[in-house]
Amino acid sequence: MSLDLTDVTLTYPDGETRLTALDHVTLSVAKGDLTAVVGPSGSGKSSLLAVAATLVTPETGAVDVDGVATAGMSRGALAALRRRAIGIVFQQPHLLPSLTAAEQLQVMATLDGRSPARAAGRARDLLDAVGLAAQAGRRPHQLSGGQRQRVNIARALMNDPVVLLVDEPTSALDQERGAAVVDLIGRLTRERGTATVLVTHDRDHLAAADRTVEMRDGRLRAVA
Ligand SMILES: Nc1ncnc2c1ncn2[C@@H]1O[C@H](COP(=O)(O)OP(=O)(O)OP(=O)(O)O)[C@@H](O)[C@H]1O
Repeated sequence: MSLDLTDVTLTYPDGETRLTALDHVTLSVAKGDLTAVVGPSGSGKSSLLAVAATLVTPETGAVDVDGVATAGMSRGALAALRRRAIGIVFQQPHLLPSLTAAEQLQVMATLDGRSPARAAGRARDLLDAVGLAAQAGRRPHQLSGGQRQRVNIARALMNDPVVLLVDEPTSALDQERGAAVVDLIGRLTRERGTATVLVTHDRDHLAAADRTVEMRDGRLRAVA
């Protein structure tokens, strides 16, 4: 599939012993599918995303992205794979204060060596897809929290990733805006064919997901 974690284990040092953050976790996500990950604080959800993003290397197990086995890859090769194949939406948008919404997106593609004209076209298309065509020229302080999160999502799609990883996108939003953001992620997942993993505390937003899994003490289980 587009994202495959197989029997992944990750531990952190914890005094004299080690704390198991991911305990033999297996998860596969297909193109166009939205998998929601729920679970209590400290259960390992962020660790799961960090491993899926290839930002952290697990001690055992395999992480395959877009059919590419990441084990043993150099840091440079991993960074190139991340740029090409993985979009990450962090909890806080981290937009650059001096750039307009369109420029926040264009910077991504320009960093990747694409032509500015193509980048501008793609940024317009994506801002339109997240309902912000009319706000393309606004800077972050001229946008609402929900709009900033939409820019964040559009930016993560700029390089047309195969895998989209989303960490608690609704934590800074009220219920209604949070639900709209999760619905948007569901729609973009289907329209753009990404394999999407969405970490959320909020079980009210799970209707947009194709499947929900739960983390407990580093173990993953399906939710009926
Ligand atoms: N860098 C680290 N060093 C040591 N322990 C860590 C580190 N990062 C996370 N942990 C521990 O690993 C476990 C899993 O943490 P993780 O952040 O993945 O949980 P989480 O489910 O995302 O939590 P939350 O919902 O609160 O963000 C926790 O017990 C946490 O304290």
